[in-house]
Amino acid sequence: MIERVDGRKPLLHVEHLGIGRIGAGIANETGTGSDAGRKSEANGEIMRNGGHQPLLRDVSFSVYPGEIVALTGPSGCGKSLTAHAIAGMLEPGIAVTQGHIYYNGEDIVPFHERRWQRLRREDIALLIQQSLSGLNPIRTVRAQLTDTLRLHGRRHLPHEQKEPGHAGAHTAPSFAAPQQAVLQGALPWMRRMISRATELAGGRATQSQEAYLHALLRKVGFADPERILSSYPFELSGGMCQRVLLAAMLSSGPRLFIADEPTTALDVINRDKVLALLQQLREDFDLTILLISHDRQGIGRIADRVLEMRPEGRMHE
Ligand SMILES: Nc1ncnc2c1ncn2[C@@H]1O[C@H](COP(=O)(O)OP(=O)(O)OP(=O)(O)O)[C@@H](O)[C@H]1O
Repeated sequence: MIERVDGRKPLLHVEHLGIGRIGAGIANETGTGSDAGRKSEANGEIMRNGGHQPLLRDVSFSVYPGEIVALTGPSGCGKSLTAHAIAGMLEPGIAVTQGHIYYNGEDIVPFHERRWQRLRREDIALLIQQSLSGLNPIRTVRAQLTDTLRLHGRRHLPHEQKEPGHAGAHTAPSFAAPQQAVLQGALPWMRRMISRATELAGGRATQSQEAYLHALLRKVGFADPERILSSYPFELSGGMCQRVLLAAMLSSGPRLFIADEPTTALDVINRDKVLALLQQLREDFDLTILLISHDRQGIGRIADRVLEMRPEGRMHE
C-alpha cells in the first residue's frame, strides 16, 4: 500500500523487501573444514527458506520527491543490497525473494533487463565505490563524457523545469580555486540544445556539447573544466574521478540518485565538500537522493530523514 504524505506520492516505495542468495549456487559448492561447516549451515537455512539463503528480510520505507534520505545501519545489514535491488543491479545468484519496489507508483521488481536498462538510463542512477573502475584509463574525460551524452542525449527530461535564473539554482561548493560563474539554471536548456545538435551532427562532438560539459563540470566543483576534459583518469585524484563520475551520471538527467558510501575513501574536508555538493545538486538538478553512509555526523547535516536498518536487514519506517 503506497502511502501519501501531505498529498504527495513517494517517488520510491520499498515494501517488505527480502533479498536472498539463491540455493543452487551454494548447494553445488563443496568445501572442507570450517568453510564446509559454514556452507552446510547456509544450506540448512536455504532448505528452511524454500531454496534461498536470506540476506535481507523485511525492509520497508518511502522516499518522497526532492528528499535526501539517508540509509544507515551496521555493516552487513543489507544497505548495499537494497541499493542494488532498487537499481536492478543485484549480482547473479542474488535475487529479490519477497516484497515490492515501487518507482513512481510502478512495481519494478518484475521488470525484464531491457526495462531495467531504460530505467537506469533515464531515471535511476547508482553511484558505488566500484563505479570508479568504470572510467576507462586510456580515454580522456572528454571522450568518455561525450559518449555518455550521446547515449542519453536524445531524451526529453520532464523534470528539468527550472528556467534560467531560477532562485533555487546555485553553483557547487568550490573544491579548488574560486569558480567561474555558471549560468544559473541553464543546464536543462543547454542539454536539450545538445541533444538536437548532436543529432544534427550525426554523433560528432559539437560546440554546444562542449559548453554543456564545461557547465556540468563546474556544477560538480571544477574551476578549470578544460583541464579536466583533456585529462586521462589516471592524471586525476580519486576525489576528482569521483566528481567526473558524478557529472557523467547527472548528464543522463536521473530523478533518483542513489549514492552508496560516496565519502568513505575521502578525508574529512573532502567528505564535507561531497556532502555539500550532493545537497547543492539536489537543488540544481531536482534530484531525489538516497544516501547510504556510516558517517552519521555528515548525513545528520544534509539528510531530511535518517533510516536505520537493523542487522539482517529488518526495517519498517
Ligand atoms: N554477492 C554476495 N554473495 C553472498 N552474500 C552477499 C553478497 N553480497 C552481499 N552479501 C551479504 O549480504 C549481506 C548484506 O550485505 P551488504 O553489502 O548489503 O551490507 P551493507 O549493509 O551494505 O554493509 P557495509 O556497511 O559493510 O557496506 C552481508 O551479510 C553480505 O555478506
